[in-house]
Amino acid sequence: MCRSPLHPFLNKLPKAEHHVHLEGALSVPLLFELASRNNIALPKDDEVFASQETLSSRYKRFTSLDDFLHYYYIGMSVLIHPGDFEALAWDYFQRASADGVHHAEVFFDPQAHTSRGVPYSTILSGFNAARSRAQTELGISTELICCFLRHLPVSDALKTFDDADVQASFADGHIKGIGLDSSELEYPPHLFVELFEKAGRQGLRRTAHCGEEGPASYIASGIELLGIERVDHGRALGDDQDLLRQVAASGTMLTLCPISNVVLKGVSSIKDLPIRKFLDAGVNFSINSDDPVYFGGYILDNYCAVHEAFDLSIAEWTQICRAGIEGSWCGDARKSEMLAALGRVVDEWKEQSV
Ligand SMILES: Nc1ncnc2[nH]cnc12
Ligand SMILES: [Zn+2]
Repeated sequence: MCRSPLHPFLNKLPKAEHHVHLEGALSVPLLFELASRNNIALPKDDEVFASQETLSSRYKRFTSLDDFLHYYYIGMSVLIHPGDFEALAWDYFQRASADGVHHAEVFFDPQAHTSRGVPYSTILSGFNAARSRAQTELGISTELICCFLRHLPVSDALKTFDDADVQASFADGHIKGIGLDSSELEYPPHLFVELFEKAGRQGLRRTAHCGEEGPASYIASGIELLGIERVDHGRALGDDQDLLRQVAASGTMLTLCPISNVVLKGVSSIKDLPIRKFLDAGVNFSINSDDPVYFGGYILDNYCAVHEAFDLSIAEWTQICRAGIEGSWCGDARKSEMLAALGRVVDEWKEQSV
């Protein structure tokens, strides 16, 4: 919670979250509970896993994206059964709802599970059970985005994409689109052209992590070569004025994750993010949590951190929320509902502030 008088307004804003890795919402207590229940041995030679306290305190000292990913992949190794994936996603949906999320488009990393022998159908049935509950019990609409790991061979991504169960989940509409994540710098977008072309031909929406640790040129090649409609992170766009103007003109949305960028040492403080530049140039962006448990902040924490750093106006927050709703991959009817909710929140805030 921030100290700003705007905090209740930020809380009530009807949010759309577009950049959250469900595996990054695995709480430390659930991680230890599942490790014990599923008989998964956490690394004995790493004293970080000695207790929930030592693991939690390690999360506050990440030195880079790869340092974080090391713990992220070990953490998710406790997920085995459909109920494990359901519990993970349900934890996130409840927390997101409390933060004012109306619509969530969530990432997951199938290769990190199938490579351990967990069937794709197990992952999907767990997540879909939580999504149904989120819709009926919390009124949150959700979409799944299937992410491919860039540190693995491209052939592995293509094989996963072509798997019969994965194809079936595309065909039956359970998966809205594909994404690209994991270590960025050594694995530029052009390596994944074939994968993204296949996805495009099948009518899947496309996004990719670009410009998180990589340069602005990765954002340009993500857009030009992979045909992405959104840019996950896109922080480095602030370094290239021409590209920034192009992105603003095209309306391509960035899914910014401010706290993540600070925790993973991409910037030293939120104030160093080019958010003012993006607003002034008319670049569309949403504000998101990325891996909320690992980085110590859900979506509202990210809104608050941005507000504390940039002291945005009501009009600017309204514009950020509107861009997030309009850039969502849900249907027009759902977007209209959220835009109406946004209008009500803004009107109520203005009335009670006069
Ligand atoms: N911030 C991040 N960047 C790249 N890959 C990720 N996977 C989970 N979180 C990630
Ligand atoms: Zn991410």
